Amino acid sequence: MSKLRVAVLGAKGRIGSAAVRAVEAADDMELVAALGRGDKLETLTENDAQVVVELTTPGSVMGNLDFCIRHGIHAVVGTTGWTDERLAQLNTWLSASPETGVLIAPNFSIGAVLTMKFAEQAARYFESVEVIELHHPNKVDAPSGTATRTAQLIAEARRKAGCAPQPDATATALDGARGADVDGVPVHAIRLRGLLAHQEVLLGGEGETLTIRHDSLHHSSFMPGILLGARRVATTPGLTFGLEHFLDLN
Ligand SMILES: NC(=O)c1ccc[n+]([C@@H]2O[C@H](COP(=O)([O-])OP(=O)(O)OC[C@H]3O[C@@H](n4cnc5c(N)ncnc54)[C@H](O)[C@@H]3O)[C@@H](O)[C@H]2O)c1
Ligand SMILES: O=C(O)C1=N[C@H](C(=O)O)CCC1
Repeated sequence: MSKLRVAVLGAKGRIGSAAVRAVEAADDMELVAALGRGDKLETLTENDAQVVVELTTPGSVMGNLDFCIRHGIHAVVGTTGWTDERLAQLNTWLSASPETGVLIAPNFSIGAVLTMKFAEQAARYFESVEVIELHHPNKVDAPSGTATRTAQLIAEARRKAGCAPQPDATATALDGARGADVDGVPVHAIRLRGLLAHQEVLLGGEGETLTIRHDSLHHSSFMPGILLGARRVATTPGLTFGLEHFLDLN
């Protein structure tokens, strides 16, 4: 059987360089391009890339996806910075290339995907819920894409269940002291040397708390999800948001 022709964008970055090694080590894949900032995107078409793994920056990702979708190259995207406007733009591009698939995964690690799922399930049973994400200090965005998605899923679950707003009597606060408000869920971002990617979801009810915590200790935690995404995205046209859609998680 012919191997899947995969290219990595952001190939010299922290996660991109790990993805390059993972694709090279996968028996069913061939690494056909490994591009960094300033490299020509035409290299992708010249090398017949079927799937691009996009691990760059929020400032670069849209231009890269525009090129990929216009050329019918499927994309697995780990880069953060997703807004409703960006997703709408992506859907417009995809509607002009209906056979192309794009997977955006706020987090490729199975534990982080499960954290989001468990938090979504638990959200309606507790009065209070806050998210704390903890990352290495070289991370350029805050809050993390994972924390933003987690908070959105929590908020949606609470809205559907008709939950009341969270109790919070704060009358005066230093700017930032209560974190960022993501759909009514406070999200706190820690940046600390020594960390990689971690998240806690704290839920509180009468006389009890529940803490759901996940730790990515190494970039290897993201690789099985990236490879799974690359294998599945070519047969999943349109936009898929979240790796959970490629996992059997019911
Ligand atoms: N979804 C996940 O599971 C997951 C996991 C880790 C990191 N991330 C995200 O991936 C992104 C990259 O993270 P990182 O820690 O590797 O950052 P990084 O800064 O180490 O790497 C980004 C790389 O992209 C390169 N780059 C920038 N613009 C480019 C372009 N137009 N074409 C090609 N390369 C370009 C940069 O030069 C850099 O080498 C961030 O958005 C981060 O949040 C996602
Ligand atoms: O290291 C990063 O940067 C990470 N980014 C993603 C996010 O913002 O959620 C996933 C975790 C690691």
